[in-house]
Amino acid sequence: MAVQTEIKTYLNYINGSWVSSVSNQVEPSLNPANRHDIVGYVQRSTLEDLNAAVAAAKQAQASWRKRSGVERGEYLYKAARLLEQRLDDIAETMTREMGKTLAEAKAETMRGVHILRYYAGEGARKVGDVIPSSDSEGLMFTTRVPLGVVGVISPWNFPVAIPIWKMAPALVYGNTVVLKPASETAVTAAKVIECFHEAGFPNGVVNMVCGSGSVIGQGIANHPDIDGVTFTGSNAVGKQVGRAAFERGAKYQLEMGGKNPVIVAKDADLDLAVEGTISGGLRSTGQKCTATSRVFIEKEVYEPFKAKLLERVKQLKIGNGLDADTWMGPCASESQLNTVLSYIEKGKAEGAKLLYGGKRCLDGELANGFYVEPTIFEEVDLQMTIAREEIFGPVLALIPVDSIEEAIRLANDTEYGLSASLYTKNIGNALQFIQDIEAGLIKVNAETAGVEFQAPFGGMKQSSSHSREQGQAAIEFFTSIKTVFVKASE
Ligand SMILES: NC(=O)C1=CN([C@@H]2O[C@H](COP(=O)(O)OP(=O)(O)OC[C@H]3O[C@@H](n4cnc5c(N)ncnc54)[C@H](O)[C@@H]3O)[C@@H](O)[C@H]2O)C=CC1
Ligand SMILES: O=C(O)CCC(=O)C(=O)O
Repeated sequence: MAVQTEIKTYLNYINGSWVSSVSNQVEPSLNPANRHDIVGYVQRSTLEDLNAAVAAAKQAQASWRKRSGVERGEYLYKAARLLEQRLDDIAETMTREMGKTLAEAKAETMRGVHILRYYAGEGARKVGDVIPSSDSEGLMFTTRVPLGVVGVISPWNFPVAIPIWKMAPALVYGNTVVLKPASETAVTAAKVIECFHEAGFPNGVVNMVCGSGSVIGQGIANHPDIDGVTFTGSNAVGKQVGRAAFERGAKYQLEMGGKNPVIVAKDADLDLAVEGTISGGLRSTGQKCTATSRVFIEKEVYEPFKAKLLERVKQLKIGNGLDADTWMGPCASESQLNTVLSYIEKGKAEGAKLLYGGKRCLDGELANGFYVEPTIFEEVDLQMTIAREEIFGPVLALIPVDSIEEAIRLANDTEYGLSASLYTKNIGNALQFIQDIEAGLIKVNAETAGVEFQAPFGGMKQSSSHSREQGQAAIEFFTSIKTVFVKASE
């Protein structure tokens, strides 16, 4: 075990200053590749800290909203430049803190840079429409105003991209922000907020308070001075957040789980389908809300698809995400590892056939981390737990089907509706899939995971609050429309 000489403590960011929690308590953020490696200490905050952040955000809002969108955008451009300059350090921190490979962490950090630049540009774009009034002497138009103070509750699986895709539009449209990042990745979040600090945002416009979900997260949902809450995470918590916000009349936006299907048609390019299934299902150790979980394969190609998939999965190198040859890192935390292992046990107990993997990895150095083998089941009944609940781990269920119609019907037999893919060369299959699949993100001949910042993202059914994030869609959540009618007086 390496001896750590200096472990930094990361502070909350309130009203333009880095401050300790009034609790004087911190908690360690651990490296999931090696539980003995503490990435940093983060604040275990109280409601008093949250109140201070919300008060600062509320005060700052009055002047922030009065600035032009172009001016607000300039701050985002500065934050983007700083994030890009620090990309290597922030990506390495993300890998150490959350486990995804360094290549994925770098790509995600760069995605954060692009999101900041995209929303910086939004500051100069139109916010309303002129609508013909029935009164020929009247001028009728829409304009938009910010919500006020926005609370951002973010998860650990995209520690840079998700906070940024929520904060950047919030800020450019004139809101001020209080971020509560997941404790598991709060060091990475602090480094992102350092970029906002150095970009010179006025005091109180951006704030970060670290702490437990039940205190700070729930505190954001309940806070009377927080006008909008945007959340990504589990369904159970999301619904709790939504209920609390609804009760007090605040606006809320929830992005939650998925049980995302891939359908492989008998005419599919099987190599492409295998690559897409592996990448969509197992990259980031399956810890994406868009990850592939169920694979429906037309019977004619079931065996060749399965053989190719197994051959390819055997080649995947599991290890520390900082090692250049690692393809799949650990689960992000011990509790996530235990959740994944318990789903695998349920799968076996309920009668699914384990084709590959299924165990915790305990060889050599891996024993110090939270590693699990990529896992493939077949003979999966759609009523089994592993076919119904979000696992958030590298676990795939293979299900043979007689036709594309049957595949779509079974794929839709879930409470979720986030993303879905079809592999086919037949345009008729593709059109039917686009028409009938119940998902907010639909791909043909591409994997279920991976969203683009300039396009709307969100789910149907229980996967979201039916709102959309990112792209131009973000303006719908982060602003309110005012319809204005003006007429000259005699
Ligand atoms: N949709 C997605 O992208 C994500 C889905 N998940 C799902 O959630 C499962 C559990 O992961 P967790 O980290 O426990 O997710 P979670 O839903 O508990 O955490 C997400 C965020 O909510 C906060 N939070 C927790 N309890 C809260 C509460 N009572 N009120 C307000 N905020 C609260 C957390 O601190 C974190 O910042 C995963 O296995 C996965 O299925 C987790 C992370 C991301
Ligand atoms: O697939 C992606 O790029 C984003 C997934 C996502 O938003 C999530 O897992 O929370």
